[in-house]
Amino acid sequence: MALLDSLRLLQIVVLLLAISFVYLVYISIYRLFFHPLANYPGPLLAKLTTWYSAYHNYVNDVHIDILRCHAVYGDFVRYGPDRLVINSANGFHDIYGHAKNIAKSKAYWALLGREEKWSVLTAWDKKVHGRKRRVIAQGFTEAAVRGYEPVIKENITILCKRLLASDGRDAAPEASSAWSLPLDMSKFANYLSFDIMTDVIFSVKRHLIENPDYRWITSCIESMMNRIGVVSMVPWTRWWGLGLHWAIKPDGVRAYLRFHDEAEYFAKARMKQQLPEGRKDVYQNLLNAKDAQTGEGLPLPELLAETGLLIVAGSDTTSSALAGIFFYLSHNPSVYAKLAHEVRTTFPSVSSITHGPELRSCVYLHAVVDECLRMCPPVSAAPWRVVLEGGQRIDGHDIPEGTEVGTGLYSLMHNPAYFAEPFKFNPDRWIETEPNPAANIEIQRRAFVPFLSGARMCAAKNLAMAELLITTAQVLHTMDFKVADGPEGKVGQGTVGMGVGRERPEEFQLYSHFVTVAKHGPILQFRRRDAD
Ligand code: HEM
Repeated sequence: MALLDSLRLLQIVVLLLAISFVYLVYISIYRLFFHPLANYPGPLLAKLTTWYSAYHNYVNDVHIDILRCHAVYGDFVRYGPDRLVINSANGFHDIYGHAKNIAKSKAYWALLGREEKWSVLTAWDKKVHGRKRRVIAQGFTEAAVRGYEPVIKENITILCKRLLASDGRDAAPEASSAWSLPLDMSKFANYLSFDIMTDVIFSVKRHLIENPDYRWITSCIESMMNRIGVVSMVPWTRWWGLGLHWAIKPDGVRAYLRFHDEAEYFAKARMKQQLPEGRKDVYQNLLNAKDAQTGEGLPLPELLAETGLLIVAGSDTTSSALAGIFFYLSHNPSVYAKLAHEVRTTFPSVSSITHGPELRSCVYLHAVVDECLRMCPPVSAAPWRVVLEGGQRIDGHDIPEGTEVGTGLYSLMHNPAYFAEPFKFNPDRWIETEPNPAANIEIQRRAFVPFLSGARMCAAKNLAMAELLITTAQVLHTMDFKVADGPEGKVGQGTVGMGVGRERPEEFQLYSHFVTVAKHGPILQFRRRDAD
């Protein structure tokens, strides 16, 4: 009897294996030869399975792989069975521009929190998005950002003191002329962005710059986002209620749960808090928002969805751009000298560095920041969209409904069709001169899209730019910096043997999944400016 049962079990297993095999053969033949995207070139594995791009998110090199694929296959690359990446400025604007027959793809489902509510970033329904965006945008207008300036500058001052520390921990005495101990600027850029974010958005101080106790949150976010990057490429693992996605990257799942407890703490603490007279933050707009139908405040699950988004979007992005600024300035002495001269002659003191005509007049500062955003975009892979019923024409191609489409931002901003010598750090490319006429800059601007464009572009561009411009100016006004001596000075740059696309010593290395992170370097030393 037992033998009969085992035989029957064996037959069932063999039958199931045979069915799976036939299905795999069928689906592979269909995807390779009969699929509507069958004629688009791309890596064989990408044509067959979504796990191809999931893998590149897992190893954090999806931005490099997209660039490599365009070099091999051209501007239109099949990057998944139903996915196309498109590397042209026209293609970009056809995908992300206003009034296109295109919506956010299911990749964003990976970002849904425990409460499974849409945030302004994940909402695919255009009306829901519009409602959320109108609320959140109030916290990021130019006037609102000007109001946050004292808080931003206070945090930068704390950073400057910490950077000058000569014993690796405490601030150096005022008149010290010694170079500080070497510090990893990927980490300190991350702490600064996080401290500014909690202060400006939630009116909460976390003091990551000074106090190591809470720094775990940065690695927690990184682990969570790495997992989200993988899950976003295989969104079907969330379907059928089986929860297959929970099996992907268990450390990322633990980080996700811990992060959500923390986000809930932030939201609840802020809800209880009364701001002092005259103080404003981003979150108050969410707390004051009323539901269009019920006239009531936003329910807690919706607030939590926005809270989680703002913590990640507000810290992880600016920090990689800042680390990039420190890398490129410390590795390009002539740019450093020219920028230091501009900042130090424009502003008589650190306190005079504010948003206004002087900051706007710093043409070279703007060029340096733009060039860093081009070289190391904080969102460097492709923000995925899906073509809706009826299809969409993209850069001359009729793309059928249901196709996921995107442009790799790192790839577009390194496309030699728009940027001469794309891997060269050259802020002058943004400044009009006889050999670099306005028409040339116009061509570059169409392909310069670190904040995206259209209805879903970054809601907080004003805040992010203020952080980048003021931090760069304030640090350069206060101190000098240089790369650390010896092998530490090479941390952050590319090296032969580091992996495909990571060989250029002059390029700052990025690690990308859903957002981009700067993991290591540059390692720098600082000293007060008045020291000789
Ligand atoms: C240099 C820094 C930053 C860059 C380059 C950047 C870039 C981007 C990009 C490319 C998107 C579109 C993402 C997508 O569709 O998948 C985006 C969306 C968004 N960003 Fe930023 N971001 C930066 C800083 C910030 C900061 C500091 C915040 C504020 C907390 C923020 C808040 C948001 C929000 C709320 C959205 C969603 C907008 C929507 O879908 O309507 N970002 N950002």
